[in-house]
Amino acid sequence: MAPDAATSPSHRALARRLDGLNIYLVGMMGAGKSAVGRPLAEALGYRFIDADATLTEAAGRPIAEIFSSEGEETFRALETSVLNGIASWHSLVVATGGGAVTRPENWGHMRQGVVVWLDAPEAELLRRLAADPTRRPLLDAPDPAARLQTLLQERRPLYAQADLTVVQDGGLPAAVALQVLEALPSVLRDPCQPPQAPD
Ligand SMILES: Nc1ncnc2c1ncn2[C@@H]1O[C@H](COP(=O)(O)OP(=O)(O)O)[C@@H](O)[C@H]1O
Ligand SMILES: O=C(O)C1=C[C@@H](OP(=O)(O)O)[C@@H](O)[C@H](O)C1
Ligand SMILES: [Mg+2]
Repeated sequence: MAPDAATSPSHRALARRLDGLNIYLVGMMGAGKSAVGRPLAEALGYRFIDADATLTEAAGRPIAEIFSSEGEETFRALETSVLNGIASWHSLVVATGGGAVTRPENWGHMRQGVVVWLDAPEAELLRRLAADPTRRPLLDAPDPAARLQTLLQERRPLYAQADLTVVQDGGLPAAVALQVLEALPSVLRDPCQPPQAPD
């Protein structure tokens, strides 16, 4: 979509600066990647893609079934192939799955765009996940809270490699999308600066 499709003059200016770069939302399950991605895309005149939904459609079965019948490694391979396909498109906001950051080759794809970590306090993640009907097979454990805590410990250093971290402050998804929009210019090249001459 063209930058002109963005919803306000400031978002149009931001979309022009992004110049079609894809935005990848990363973060733990429950961080709101899927929920925030849509209003974010709408504001920028971008398309929204949920990598998990694309994967489910391509595989013809739900994620929980892929995990239970073929295992996590098969799921991760499918996830990488979806991200590989997505990388050839532009002007997308992509909600990744929470574990996409665990494979280095996924970073190869995501680094072609801007990677945004949606961070949220652990207690908030747990509250949201408890209320959400979408099944997360990795949390099908005797103690889901302990499992989430372990995964967070493993993954925080990976999420921290994002270009931008947005710490949520209790707002609804549309407000979090606005937080992302406000923070994005800080990681884009200043349009007034000439390109750096090579050393
Ligand atoms: N900012 C928010 N405030 C309140 N609830 C939220 C917020 N973001 C997401 N949710 C809810 O939390 C649950 C998980 O959100 P989702 O977008 O699916 O997370 P993710 O894709 O990161 O796993 C959903 O039920 C969603 O409606
Ligand atoms: O954290 C993970 O490894 C996963 C997160 C899920 O997506 P969300 O982060 O959108 O819940 C989904 O990809 C799958 O259940 C595995
Ligand atoms: Mg999601």
